[in-house]
Amino acid sequence: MGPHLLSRWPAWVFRVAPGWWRKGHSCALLRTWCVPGVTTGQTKWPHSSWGVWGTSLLAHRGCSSVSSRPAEVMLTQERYPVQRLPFAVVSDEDLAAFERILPGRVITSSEELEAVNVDWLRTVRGCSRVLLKPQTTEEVSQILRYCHDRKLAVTPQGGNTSMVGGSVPVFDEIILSTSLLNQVVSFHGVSGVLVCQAGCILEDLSQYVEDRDFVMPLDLGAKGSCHIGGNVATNAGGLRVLRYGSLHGTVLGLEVVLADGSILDCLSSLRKDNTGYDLKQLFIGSEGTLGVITAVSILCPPKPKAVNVAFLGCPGFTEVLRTFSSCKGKLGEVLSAFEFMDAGCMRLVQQHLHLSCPVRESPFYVLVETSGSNMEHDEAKLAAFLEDALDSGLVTDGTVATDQRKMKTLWALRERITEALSRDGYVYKYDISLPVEQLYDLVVDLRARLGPSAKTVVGYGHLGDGNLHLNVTSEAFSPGLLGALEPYVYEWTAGQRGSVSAEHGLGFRKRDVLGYSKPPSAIQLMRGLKALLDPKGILNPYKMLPSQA
Ligand SMILES: O=C(O)CC[C@@H](O)C(=O)O
Ligand SMILES: [Zn+2]
Repeated sequence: MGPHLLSRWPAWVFRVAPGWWRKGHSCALLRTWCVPGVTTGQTKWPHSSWGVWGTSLLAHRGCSSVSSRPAEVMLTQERYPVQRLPFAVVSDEDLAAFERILPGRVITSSEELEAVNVDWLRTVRGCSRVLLKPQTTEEVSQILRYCHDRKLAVTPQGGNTSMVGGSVPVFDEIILSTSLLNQVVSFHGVSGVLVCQAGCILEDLSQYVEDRDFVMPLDLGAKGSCHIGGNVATNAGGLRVLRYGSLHGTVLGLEVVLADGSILDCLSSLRKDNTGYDLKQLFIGSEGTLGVITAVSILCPPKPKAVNVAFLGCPGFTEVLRTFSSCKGKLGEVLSAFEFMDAGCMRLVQQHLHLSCPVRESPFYVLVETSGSNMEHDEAKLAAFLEDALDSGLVTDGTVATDQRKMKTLWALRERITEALSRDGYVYKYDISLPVEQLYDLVVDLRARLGPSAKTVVGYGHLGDGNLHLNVTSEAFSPGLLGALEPYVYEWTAGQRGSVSAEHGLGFRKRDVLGYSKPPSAIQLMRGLKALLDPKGILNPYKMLPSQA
């Protein structure tokens, strides 16, 4: 963007011009940014200081080994109609056997168990009495072989950042943590192939490959806590799908321990391999129900040399869509993210996180990121796009950053919406894929349907991927509000041939809605695969597949 453009636009339009910070003209401009309360910290889920809500003190039916404390999250078996399947119960002999396999890494203390029995959203709670922390694939194999023989149920757990209660036990399943499987195995500086154990934290991997001039092909708000194995097991989407595609494309190989303890070594680093069925694909998105992922081989793209982030205000959703079309046309290959949020989201991050809105108040906001290899070239493209967007009224206000810290500040407005929602009350979350033209209709429709019974109804998400995050809050969990939301939201989505889970998976809380997006024949085939790979059903039971009547 040249000075001619800056002088053409009113002062409030672009408070920050690309390159200005780099060129050292930042002082006065910076002051418009560094208002009190703006934070640049990364979101790390789970956040220990988040509140506790929707709770009541209940007896621990059949869960006497976990201590009861005030304001506990309601036990899953109390809140939901779910029956324990006939698995064995962990005995003292079992604990002794685990101790022989994992000396000093068999955890039974109630304090540690409390944290791993509850999901980070604090909506589901199991009552496992043991947490196992293997360090090697061989140890995972020995544990599963033992559990398989004894018919003991196992819940694999990574960073425990699931949005759908997928990573905590429903009853007393053994928790198998990947937290000590945290080593990088290899990285190839030419191909960009990273091989690592499943428990590596995404943010640590990002740092590791960035130090070598590459980036991870995925990025999500939970990066500070989530494990790569959990990302792959849930086929996590996030902020870079638009640019690098899903994990089905970027994961090159997996090592998986099957339910009976056998090790499946598909840890290939090849880009092309058409020898037989591509078995690794089965485990990507299988939510720990078919095997435990112990290592991942993933293709990392080169680190972009030039990154710009624009945060723009749009007067309506039609303009958001037209801005997206214009972006694709004008930014082409450098467009790396197109995220949107509504005014309700902005209010939430302002109110609960004290973040500042960097542009004039608008009904919608979009975050556009470009990632390329030539700053001058990218800035010219971005300037042409922005000029056109302003001239045609698609965008009414905006700000652009190229400096790392300022870009993070802009990204925080979008990435920290989840955190702000969690501070607003009990959250009803829907993660939906829809034709992009219809993406916001459901939000409008629900606001009218729910009226004052909901505290907040907001829509945001990965517009570039056709992925809406519809979130509703109330002061406390309300069965009445839930009844107004479900199955309405799912029926509405199915009516558009959308998906009831775009990127968060089904876990425990959404497993019974699979039928809204998949036909009975597909669900039957899924059950067949589960029976083939895990005939005793010990791996992450009560998750993903619908309960059988
Ligand atoms: O909290 C949500 O609903 C979405 C979380 C995450 O997928 C995001 O894109 O921020
Ligand atoms: Zn998302």
